[in-house]
Amino acid sequence: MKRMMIEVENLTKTYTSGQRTISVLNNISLAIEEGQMVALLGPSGSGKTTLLHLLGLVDVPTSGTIRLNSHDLSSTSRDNLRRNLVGYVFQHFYLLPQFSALYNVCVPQIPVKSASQLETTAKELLDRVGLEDRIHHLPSELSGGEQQRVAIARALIHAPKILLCDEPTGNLDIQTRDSILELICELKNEEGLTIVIATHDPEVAAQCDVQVEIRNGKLSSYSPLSQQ
Ligand SMILES: Nc1ncnc2c1ncn2[C@@H]1O[C@H](COP(=O)(O)OP(=O)(O)OP(=O)(O)O)[C@@H](O)[C@H]1O
Repeated sequence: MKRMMIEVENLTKTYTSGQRTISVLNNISLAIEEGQMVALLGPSGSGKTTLLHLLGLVDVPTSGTIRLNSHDLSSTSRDNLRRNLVGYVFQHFYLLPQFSALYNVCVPQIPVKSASQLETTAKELLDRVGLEDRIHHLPSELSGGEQQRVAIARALIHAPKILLCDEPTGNLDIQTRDSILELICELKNEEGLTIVIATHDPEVAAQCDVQVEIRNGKLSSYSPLSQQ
């Protein structure tokens, strides 16, 4: 039996803005096996990024529990788990504009490892994502698809077990989308990563093992084929 990599129980997230309270996630439960690739769908504003932030330990839930790789977050250091277990690909790449692709990939681990140790791993990762001849380019000298590849390499610098991708193909043309999707599928098949992808794209969802949708704060299963 496969082990569970992500377990979420009765998760609730409420934002307070001035006098207003916005209930975004309402009692969500979800279990994702190790090595599974899950599409997270839902209309704009439904809470996909919010849920990814909670799974990535970037934000804390209002109530409910999250277990990653069988670690109960209440008893383990969140920072430690985030640093070791989770890689995050942000919606708008968030590369540092003044630094090369190579340095951008190293950045998250600079406080932890020496530059020479990181450079070797970062070069291997840039090679892995097909950018071996772009390592000294600045983000402004890269195409959108290449910037996304750098962002994926950066998310892998600490060899995470879980990869969370927020709209990884949202700003890309169809061909570039397909190549990024192929890369993400390779990471699942060859490295055994557990992957959650927030997406609006039924084609991306169709490549995933499981599809779930957030609607009105609740999670339900979803069939991408019925939407085409
Ligand atoms: N820090 C915050 N404070 C108050 N409200 C917030 C905050 N962050 C998100 N929200 C609200 O929570 C809801 C869910 O936002 P979220 O970004 O998770 O949606 P999403 O499904 O990822 O949207 P999109 O597909 O457009 O990226 C939105 O109504 C948003 O306005």
